[in-house]
Amino acid sequence: MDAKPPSPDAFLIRRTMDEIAPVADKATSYFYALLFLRRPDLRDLFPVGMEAQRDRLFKALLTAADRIDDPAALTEYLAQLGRGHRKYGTQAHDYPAVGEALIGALARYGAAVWTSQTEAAWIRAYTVVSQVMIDAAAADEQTAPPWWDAEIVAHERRTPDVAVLTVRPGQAYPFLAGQYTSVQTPWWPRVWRHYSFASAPRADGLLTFHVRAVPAGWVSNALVHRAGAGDVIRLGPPAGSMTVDHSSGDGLLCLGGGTGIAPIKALVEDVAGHGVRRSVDVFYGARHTRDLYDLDTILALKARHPWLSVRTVVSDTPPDARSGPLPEAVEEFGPWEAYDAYLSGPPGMIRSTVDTLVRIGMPSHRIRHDLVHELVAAGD
Ligand SMILES: NC(=O)C1=CN([C@@H]2O[C@H](COP(=O)(O)OP(=O)(O)OC[C@H]3O[C@@H](n4cnc5c(N)ncnc54)[C@H](O)[C@@H]3O)[C@@H](O)[C@H]2O)C=CC1
Repeated sequence: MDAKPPSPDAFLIRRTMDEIAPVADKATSYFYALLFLRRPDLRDLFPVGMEAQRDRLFKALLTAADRIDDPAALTEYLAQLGRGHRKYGTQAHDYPAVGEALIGALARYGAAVWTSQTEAAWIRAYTVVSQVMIDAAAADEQTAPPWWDAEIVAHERRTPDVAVLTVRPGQAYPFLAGQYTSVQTPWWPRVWRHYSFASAPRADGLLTFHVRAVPAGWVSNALVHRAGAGDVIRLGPPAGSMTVDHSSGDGLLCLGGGTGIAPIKALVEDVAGHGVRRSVDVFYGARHTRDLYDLDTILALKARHPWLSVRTVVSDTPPDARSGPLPEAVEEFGPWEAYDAYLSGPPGMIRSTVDTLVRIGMPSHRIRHDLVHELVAAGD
């Protein structure tokens, strides 16, 4: 895919994105100003503080633009986005106003490269984007609610800033191990953050999440320090494709950094539940030994399953370190032929591990992880 030259529309779209990248903040503010000027009623769908939302829109656009020449990946991404927008109350008739505001903002901040061809390319792209989202939302409406309310039934503090929450959705909540969802708390209306499921689907329908309270993280601090049994949180639909292909017998190389261990634990449970003996090698990374808050659970799984190996990697690096020993450890224990890699953790860890795995010969289609830009919001 990357080797092919971009289509003319993709070329024009990427050129616009490159042009507005340095002024992305201004362009997105202007986009919302135009949108709310035309449709003041839409303001109520967004949180009071718009900072995180602004960033998300731009990143979602980048992702879509980046995939414009890969219709299958684009459709999957947009369909998920369309389903996910149901929880905000977005209606099909809202999309044209969004498109007009988008084109208005791009034309203004990308003026240096804006031509009638560029505008036509963006109109074509947005027509596809909005139609896929509208169709996916309409199809989803037939089978699923726009959101699920879920009562917290257990709240366990594992470290001063990490909590494990167990919740009971009011209605059945179908999902796959390795996926994540969005969470809204009663204390921050319309502010949604992503968290991975920390268990495979259970017979009792309960779901678990691992949450670290991060500085200035509204939702994460509320979930760790304020929430308790009996509180009701709201969940969006499940999303993400870091799931196990059960038709394959290949091994799983799983890296969980910090609270990134949550979906890894779910994946191990999923493999165990399918009863097929596949090698699963877990590398559990943390900055300090005390941060290995889920080690007992992982070791209990290892005690039950001989095909599971677990290695801990404690880095003792400061929070802003640009690399860490986790990718190095994975390299040391390789090669990883006939393995698929599952990476979960901070964006920097994912990037450096992808680089390492590709360098040591793992084909990139064997490497799975969530979208790095969604993890940034997840950290909040
Ligand atoms: N599905 C997913 O991918 C999930 C991702 N997360 C994300 O994981 C993060 C967890 O945060 P914390 O618990 O505070 O973890 P953390 O920041 O303490 O780091 C955990 C591990 O990652 C390593 N690491 C960090 N930056 C690295 C880099 N640039 N290169 C190599 N290794 C690096 C550290 O050395 C440590 O071993 C959050 O950003 C959260 O959003 C959490 C749950 C699921």
